[in-house]
Parts: sequence; C-alpha cells; structure tokens
Amino acid sequence: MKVLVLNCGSSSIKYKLYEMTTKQVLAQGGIEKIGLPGSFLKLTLPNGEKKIIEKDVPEHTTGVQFIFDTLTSPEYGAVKSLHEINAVGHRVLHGGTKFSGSVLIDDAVIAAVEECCDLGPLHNPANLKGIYAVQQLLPEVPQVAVFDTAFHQTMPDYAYLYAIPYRYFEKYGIRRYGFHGTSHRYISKRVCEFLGIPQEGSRIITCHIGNGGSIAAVKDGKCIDTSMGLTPLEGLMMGTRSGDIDGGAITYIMKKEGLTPDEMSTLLNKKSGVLGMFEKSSDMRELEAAVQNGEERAILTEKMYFYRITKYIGAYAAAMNGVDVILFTGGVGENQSSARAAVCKNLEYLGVKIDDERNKVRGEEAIISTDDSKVKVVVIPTDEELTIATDTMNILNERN
Ligand SMILES: Nc1ncnc2c1ncn2[C@@H]1O[C@H](COP(=O)(O)OP(=O)(O)O)[C@@H](O)[C@H]1O
Ligand SMILES: CC(=O)OP(=O)(O)O
Ligand SMILES: [Mg+2]
Repeated sequence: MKVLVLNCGSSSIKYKLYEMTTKQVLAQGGIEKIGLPGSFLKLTLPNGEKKIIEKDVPEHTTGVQFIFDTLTSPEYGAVKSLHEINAVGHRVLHGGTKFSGSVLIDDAVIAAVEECCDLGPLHNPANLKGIYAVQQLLPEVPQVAVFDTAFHQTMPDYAYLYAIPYRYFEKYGIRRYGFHGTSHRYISKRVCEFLGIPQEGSRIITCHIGNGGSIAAVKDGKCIDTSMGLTPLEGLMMGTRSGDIDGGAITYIMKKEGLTPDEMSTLLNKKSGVLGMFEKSSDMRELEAAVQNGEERAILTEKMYFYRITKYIGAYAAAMNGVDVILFTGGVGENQSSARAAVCKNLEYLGVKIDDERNKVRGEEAIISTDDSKVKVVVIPTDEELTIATDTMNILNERN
C-alpha cells in the first residue's frame, strides 16, 4: 500500500510518500512560499541530494498538483501513475474536542475541521485547502485526518481549563488543547518499546523541542498535561513564539503601541521567542554559534530558552508525583547535546544524571543518562509523518 502524507501550512506543503509494506520513503519534499514571490519545491532525492525546482505556486491546489506532477515526472518520479497512491493522510492542526483519534475524511469531518478554523486560524484553513485539492485532483482516493490535538484529549478538566469566566469555555471552547500530539503519542509509545517497559504504570515527560516546542506529561500512556494551550503559542519559549507571558503584558503593549489583536498575535507568534530576544535569527544552530562566540544577548537568550524547559519538567514531575523517563525529540532535542545537558543540569534533585559521553548522540535512539540515574533520559527521533501514514493505513484496513 502506498500512502502520501501531506502537511499543509499557510505558505508551505510538506509531503512524504511511503510504501507501507516496507515503511520505505519513496519520495519527500516540500513547497515553500506559496502565494509569495519566489515559490519553489525542494525535494530530497533517494541518494539524499536536494533539488530545488522554482515555480510560481499561487495557491494550494496548484501546489498539490505540482507535487503530483513531481511524483510522476520522468526525472524525479517515484511512481508511474498517481493511481498507485492508495490513500492520503493529512496533518490537521486543530480538532477541538471532536476528535480523540484519526478519522477517515468525509463531509461531516470536513465540516468539523471548518468549525475549528476559529481555534486554529493559522493552520486549519490551509489543512482544509490541502484536503480539497486532493478531492479535486484525485477524487477516488480516500483521505485520513490526523490531528495534532487528538492525543491530548485525555487531559483532565482541571489541567485544561483557564481560570477565566467559565462561560467562555462554554460559549467559545476557550481551553487548553495542546499540539504536536502525533509526536508525543509516537515517542511516548516508542520509548517504552525501546526500554522494554510497559506503558501502564510509566510516568514519562516528552520534550518535543523543534522550531515549535511543547512538553507533555504522559502517565500510563495517556497525556495528563501539556505546555501548549488554546493555540500553539503557550508554554515554552520557541523559535519565534513567546510561550508563557502575563496577559497583562499583552494588553499593556497593545495599548502603548496601539496594536490591533491581529498585530499583537503576529508579534507574539512570529516576532518573539528566540528571534525576539536574539534578533539575528530564530534558528538554534545560529544561536548556538553566537553563544560560542561569546555574544551576550545570545547567551541570555539561550539561558531563557533552557530554563523554561527545565521549569516545565519540574512541574510535570510534580503533576505525576515523580518521573521515570525524560525524553527529548524534535530538531533541537534530537541534535543539540548542549541543550539536553543544560536542561538536565538542575534536575539532579529528581535523581537525573546525564552521561556526557552518551549525550554526544545525534538523531538516533539512545539512553543518555548514567546507569545509576534514577530517571532514564532518552533521545527518540520523532516521526510524525510515518505515524500519520500508519494511522492512514490502519483506518483503510479497518474499512476494508
Ligand atoms: N544539528 C542541529 N543542532 C542543533 N539544532 C538543530 C540541529 N538540527 C536542527 N536544529 C534546530 O531544530 C529546529 C528545527 O526543528 P524542527 O523539529 O525541524 O522544527 P519544526 O518541525 O517545528 O519546523 C531549528 O531551531 C534548528 O536550528
Ligand atoms: C503545533 C506546532 O507548533 O507545529 P510546528 O512545530 O510544526 O510549528
Ligand atoms: Mg515540527
């Protein structure tokens, strides 16, 4: 069975085509700058080489068509005909409270995803555009939606509610939902297989630290708390997002600078975090290089970034009355050993001991704590796309 995974963002579409019997990636790439000047498709060839094809991509249907053309092109094609694709799985950001698992897309699901557009205004409309584009171009092919919010639906009410007038929860669904759920679900299960422990009875803190970042407390295989909230803005300091901030600071800045809600949202989502503090870049590799150069602002930025992660780990250890496993994933979590070491430095009181030699690992499954560490600290590379493809295959198999 061949499954195409699409992750449609507001100005990008990432894709991966899998042969599910072997879990082999047949093709992968992404379009960037949709609707902007200079749009292009970047694909990774089977030998790892990257290729850029420039093309004007004004909107998502053209983008999906461009991906289909590339998948079947004589030069870079992975399939002879699009009919070889058995199903398409989509990453959908916000499923509200309607979805606690992945679903086959039909009109009712589309209507429910549309209803969640208010809650995920930056992502859900783009996710829907991707679904419509496939409906239009490959009408016979079944599509599956895999929600970022689904895994977090097991959070108890006292963890997901905000302490604002209750009627806003009832009227607008204002509550914490959590994101990166596909990643937290995959890594929290995978780490138990890797360590040979049952999910039942385990207390795991999963740290997904990429450009966007979130942490989850996973007890008995179920999420009981996570750092992102109504939108993917709450919680950790991220590449361009502020993470936790006093609501009072938000209203103060809006008044002082005369900002509209949309302008304030852009400031907090796109101009804050590492970018806002460091100013030169939102990328952790560039921040790390500047730290190595001794740049003061970079050093401060990095301290803030690591400190927030440590604080959340402490909070979630308290939420679960202890922790057995701390897990790092995402671009930073998988690759940056200095980040893992810094975050764990103040966790000695929990019995965390990092083995510096083991911590040199990059992008592969490994235990990085010492043998006598009370808490196992582990790196597990996440694979959101393969998880989406697997859900898609399972749903199709159930249907047949
Ligand atoms: N080898 C590396 N060392 C340190 N940081 C890295 C490395 N590779 C990627 N990163 C960082 O990971 C982040 C991107 O993570 P990723 O999980 O790909 O993000 P997203 O999926 O949210 O776009 C960037 O800040 C990048 O600098
Ligand atoms: C929810 C979120 O932050 O997603 P990403 O990491 O892909 O930006
Ligand atoms: Mg990501």
